[in-house]
Amino acid sequence: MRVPAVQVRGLHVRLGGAVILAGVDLTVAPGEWVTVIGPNGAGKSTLLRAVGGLLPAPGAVSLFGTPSGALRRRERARVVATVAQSPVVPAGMSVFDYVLLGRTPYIAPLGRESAADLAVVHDVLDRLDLTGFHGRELATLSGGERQRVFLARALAQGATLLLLDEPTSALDIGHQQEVLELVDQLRRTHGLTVLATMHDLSVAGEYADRMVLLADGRVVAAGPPDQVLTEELLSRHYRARVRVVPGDHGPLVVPSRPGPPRH
Ligand SMILES: Nc1ncnc2c1ncn2[C@@H]1O[C@H](COP(=O)(O)OP(=O)(O)OP(=O)(O)O)[C@@H](O)[C@H]1O
Repeated sequence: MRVPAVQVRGLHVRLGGAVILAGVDLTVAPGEWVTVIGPNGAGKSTLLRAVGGLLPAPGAVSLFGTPSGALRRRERARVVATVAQSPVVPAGMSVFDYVLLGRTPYIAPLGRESAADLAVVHDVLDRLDLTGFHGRELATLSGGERQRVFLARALAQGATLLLLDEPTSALDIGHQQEVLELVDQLRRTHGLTVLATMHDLSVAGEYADRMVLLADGRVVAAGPPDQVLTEELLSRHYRARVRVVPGDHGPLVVPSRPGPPRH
């Protein structure tokens, strides 16, 4: 078997005195798209933060066969790029300069960006439909425009592993598809590996090769979308009434209000 892109073994995380992750195992193969789902507070962001090296996880996480703790900051940044749920936005920074920050791991300390770095930034902005936003201050963008800029910075980083925490939560349905199609296309053309979290279960199932259902800091189900997106599992762990119907690219999860149908 090939060396996994991500290997998590027995990950325990305690924060503020509470157990947040209680022995999580997870493997993501190179080129695979795995999406972690689960109710609010299940521990999805915490898991991604631990995989991305933003939380200490001694001995529990390996990236492409190297223990995460052994990677230096610049080395890690060339391997893994994270799009967090609400990244800190530097005050007064333009869209172009923010996306250019993604090239930091390739620029020598005290050095300047190269023409190739600038070309990468232009290309990514173009692909994400952000060409008209170059000079705009980040703080003046709408939530959806800003979310595309966060993704642009991660793509400019050129890492092989992309960690996406709710990457499309602020996007309209058109931009949601555009962004996810772009990520999937990069996955196929550049061998990108994707580990994501998503609340839109139908969309999650359309793009993921495998899904992991997290509840109360534990993995309660894992497998292809049709094995995880079942009415039984979703009603048990989300306390939601849903119908699961077949779709073209995976099961579609439709909320179903209790009571007789309205005519
Ligand atoms: N620094 C912290 N101190 C204490 N508790 C924390 C800390 N960070 C996160 N938590 C708690 O850990 C739990 C898991 O949080 P996490 O953000 O990983 O959940 P999530 O599954 O991503 O949720 P959501 O779907 O709402 O984004 C939550 O109950 C949260 O309040």
